[in-house]
Amino acid sequence: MVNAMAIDCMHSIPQPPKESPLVFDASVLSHQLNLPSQFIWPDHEKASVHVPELQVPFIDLGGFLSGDPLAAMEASSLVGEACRKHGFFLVVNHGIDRNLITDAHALMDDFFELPLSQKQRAQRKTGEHCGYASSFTGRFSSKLPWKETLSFQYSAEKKHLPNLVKDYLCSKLGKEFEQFGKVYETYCEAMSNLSLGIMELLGMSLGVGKSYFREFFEENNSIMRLNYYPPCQKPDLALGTGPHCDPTSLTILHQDQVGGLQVYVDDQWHSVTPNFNSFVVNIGDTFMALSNGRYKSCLHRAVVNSKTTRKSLAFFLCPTSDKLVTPPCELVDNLSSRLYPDFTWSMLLEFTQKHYRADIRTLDEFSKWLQRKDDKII
Ligand SMILES: C=C1C[C@]23C[C@@]1(O)CC[C@H]2[C@]1(C)CCC[C@@](C)(C(=O)O)[C@H]1[C@@H]3C(=O)O
Ligand SMILES: O=C(O)CCC(=O)C(=O)O
Ligand SMILES: [Fe+2]
Repeated sequence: MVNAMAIDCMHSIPQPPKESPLVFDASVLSHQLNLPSQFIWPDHEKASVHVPELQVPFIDLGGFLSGDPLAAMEASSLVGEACRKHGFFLVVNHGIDRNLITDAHALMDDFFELPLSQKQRAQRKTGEHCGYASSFTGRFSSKLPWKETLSFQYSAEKKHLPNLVKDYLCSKLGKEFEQFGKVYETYCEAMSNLSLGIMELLGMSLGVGKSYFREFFEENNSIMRLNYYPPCQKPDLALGTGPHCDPTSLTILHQDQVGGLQVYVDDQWHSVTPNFNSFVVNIGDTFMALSNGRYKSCLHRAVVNSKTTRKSLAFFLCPTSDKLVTPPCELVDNLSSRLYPDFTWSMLLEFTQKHYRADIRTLDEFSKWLQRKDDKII
């Protein structure tokens, strides 16, 4: 009886209002002068806008794609040089239809300009890597990225579902997104084919032959991500995408004309100037492991600005989930023994979605995590 009264009294005491959950609604936040503290990055990671430009080669794929062996040799040697140095390069004459790129950008605007509640029909669930995310408010509690993303899977497996992208987007967003889905299905297929061409150049430059990595990734299970960075009134305090190395194998990025991608080379940040005709390509951690550390997966980030929304389209090439990531024997000898353990992409993906937020140390932390798991089993 006494207890019941006590409980009753407690209920009659007015409780302070529960803190409302943080929501990243760009239509509100992009005008706000005071950023919620969760978006403020620590001093040593804060953005600097005035940085030198990255000296990165424009690699002309025209000759290689039309079957000229000399042009292929030339392109592969440039690719090799960039990958030994920092892992970033630009490709031009890549054969991707410019109307497809324009459509992909235009449709991004249509999607991200929808009211938040409509975009949330595709809300990404905890532990999953696909769907819509407005920042990562429910996922992380600090150093939140100033961005919205829409991610989905693309499959080039033999048994693949030819309409995976379209069906996924329509199932989440409704039948009226059929055209939207078709465009991104076509875009992903084009990116997958371009990646396989680049894999030939990587194989040639590493001395394992042009087919080795092409065949390795022929059946890929990749990720497409649309990055939308709204204006931010305090761009020096926030970051669009925090400093990280891509855990994936190869990234093909198309950025709009605004600029914001920065790469950390020779102990400083460098910008990568936008160019409509080129794609930015970079090696990810999985390829660094496949090449036994010969090719670099390099630290990069995206900064934001106070005036203009920025967009980028990132295609992340990934192996099929259970394919063993192990370097070819040509890249393992007495002088350079194995740098990373064998793993599968599904393990590394799980690590980044459930155990570790991808950053500069992902591959090393993942290797240690695998080791600890193995130790437990023994
Ligand atoms: C497998 C992945 C994890 C992230 C997306 C990606 O497909 C490749 C890059 C990763 C990411 C962009 C690296 C920076 C941190 C991150 C959380 C982000 O800001 O988006 C990363 C992605 C993720 O959703 O875990
Ligand atoms: O938007 C950009 O320029 C870079 C984004 C990025 O690094 C990523 O999505 O992994
Ligand atoms: Fe990245």
